[in-house]
Amino acid sequence: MSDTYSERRPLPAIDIKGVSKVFSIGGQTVQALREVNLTINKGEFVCLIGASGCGKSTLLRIMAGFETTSSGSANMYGMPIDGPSPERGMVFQDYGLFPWLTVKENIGFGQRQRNLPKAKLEELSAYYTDMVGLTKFANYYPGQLSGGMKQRVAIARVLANDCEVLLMDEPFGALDALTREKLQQDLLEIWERTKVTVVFVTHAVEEAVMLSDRVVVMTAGPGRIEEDIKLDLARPRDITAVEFNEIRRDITQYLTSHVSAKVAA
Ligand SMILES: Nc1ncnc2c1ncn2[C@@H]1O[C@H](COP(=O)(O)OP(=O)(O)OP(=O)(O)O)[C@@H](O)[C@H]1O
Repeated sequence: MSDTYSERRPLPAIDIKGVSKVFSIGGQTVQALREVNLTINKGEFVCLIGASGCGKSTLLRIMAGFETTSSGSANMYGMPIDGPSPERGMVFQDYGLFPWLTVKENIGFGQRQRNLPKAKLEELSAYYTDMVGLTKFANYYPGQLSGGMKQRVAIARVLANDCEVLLMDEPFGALDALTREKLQQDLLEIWERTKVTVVFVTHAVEEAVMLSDRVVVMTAGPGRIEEDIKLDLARPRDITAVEFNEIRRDITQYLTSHVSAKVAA
């Protein structure tokens, strides 16, 4: 992790202020976000949850610098987010790996582009390959890996590239239940080890309660933040615990009540 950022610690890692986003396609406009305010502190694990189309991905893409805002501001440690940067690494559901590169080459890709000396690059790639438990597969190509292994490579690749804020867009959505649970646990271990800040988009309430410090509930039409719930649950979390299920039920109620309110309106 870069030392520069620790000097900026009092500032929020990500600060979204009054952000609206309007898309225009073929003369039609869609308001994807309206007046969204959200502060994410260094080292926090925050999940964004909400019905399809409520603007979760748009908000994440604004944090990544892939989209601009129509109004309002998006800052990282007080500096405007004005484009993509390795400091904000994005992990997608479909992995986005380079099929012609091996596991360790994929993981070292960003640093190789930045001309890190060869010996350092080898060391760094080996370190992150090991962090995600893929040392034995370092010379495999993505086509020879399972979905869960590919997603580990994707996570290691952004971390190896000096990522400060890990932005994850339904990263485990395409995985079977067992692999998903294992990757959730692995991600939590990596988060605890690296202290990286995580913003994680999901549709799954259980996943949000298992992972996050805060669950931010969004609603559609146009997309906005409806609830920002701090989870006071000890880690490691137990999905069979009463408190876990109370929170899960509350969040499910927030989600369903907003959908029903819209249907009734
Ligand atoms: N590039 C774009 N051009 C036009 N409209 C867009 C674009 N990206 C998103 N939208 C619209 O903005 C709204 C929010 O989309 P977004 O993908 O952010 O929602 P989401 O909550 O992530 O949905 P899902 O859970 O289905 O992925 C939707 O109405 C969508 O059609």
